[in-house]
Amino acid sequence: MNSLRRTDISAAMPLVAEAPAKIEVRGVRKRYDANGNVEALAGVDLKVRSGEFVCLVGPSGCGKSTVLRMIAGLHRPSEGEVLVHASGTRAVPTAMVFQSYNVFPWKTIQANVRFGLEMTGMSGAEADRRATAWLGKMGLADFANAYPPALSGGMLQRVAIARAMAVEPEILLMDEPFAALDAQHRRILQDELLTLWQEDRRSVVFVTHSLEEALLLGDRVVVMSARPGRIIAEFEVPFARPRAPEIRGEPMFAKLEQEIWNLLREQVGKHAA
Ligand SMILES: Nc1ncnc2c1ncn2[C@@H]1O[C@H](COP(=O)(O)OP(=O)(O)OP(=O)(O)O)[C@@H](O)[C@H]1O
Repeated sequence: MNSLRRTDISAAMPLVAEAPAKIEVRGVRKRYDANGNVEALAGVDLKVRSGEFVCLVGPSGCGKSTVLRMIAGLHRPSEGEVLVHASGTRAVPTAMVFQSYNVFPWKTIQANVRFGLEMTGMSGAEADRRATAWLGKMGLADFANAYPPALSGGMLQRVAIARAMAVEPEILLMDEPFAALDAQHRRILQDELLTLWQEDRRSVVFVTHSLEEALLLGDRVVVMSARPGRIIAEFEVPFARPRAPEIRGEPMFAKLEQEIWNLLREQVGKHAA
């Protein structure tokens, strides 16, 4: 098996030039003026290809969520531009899954998933059909009529994923979606996402603090510096698709995790100092 291919950011672009870009982040800087002039991003360039799963890692506060929110159109760059090349064939170009499950506690599980679909203008019958199908895929069919307080954290995050996937967005944006889960549920959901994603391979940008998660799921791992965030390296993950969760146990997996951690540790140390 190949060893990990690392590129300095100056040489990173050839890696992503082969397929059409779905997302282009160009020279993006972000300053939050409301919070004492925080310089969050100091110039970020990133391309995400169609059908590519990109994981974004970096120290706490380096601006990972900021990048994701700008791709989602929730924040605007202070400088530079973010382009999302939507085909126009889907009602929703991007859907986002957050760390906190963001479900409506007063709606049933079925109604939570249906809600996003109805927002796209879909008929009630079609929205119900789609919601039922996705709840089935996520192993939640028996909980369709339950309310969120009756579900565990792992189940609620499945609901959030079902809601995002059901609208069939071109791009899925995931912001530490499994961070609030215990280790066992986290692992189960990682494996489920791997399987689900490999069925239709939509473009994904996935923010995580877990290098294991990034290597299991990602085609590329993009490493950011301490705040103000920049991209300092990109790693191509060499494991073939479809991947099985068992790759976690391969010696190469541990080697790659260590290699990325060696780079990241310096950045995390800057904050800890
Ligand atoms: N809406 C906001 N207003 C003011 N400052 C903000 C806002 N959002 C983020 N920041 C600041 O911008 C910086 C980057 O935040 P961001 O949440 O993007 O980082 P992150 O890498 O996702 O962090 P973490 O890994 O801890 O979730 C932080 O210093 C944060 O306090």
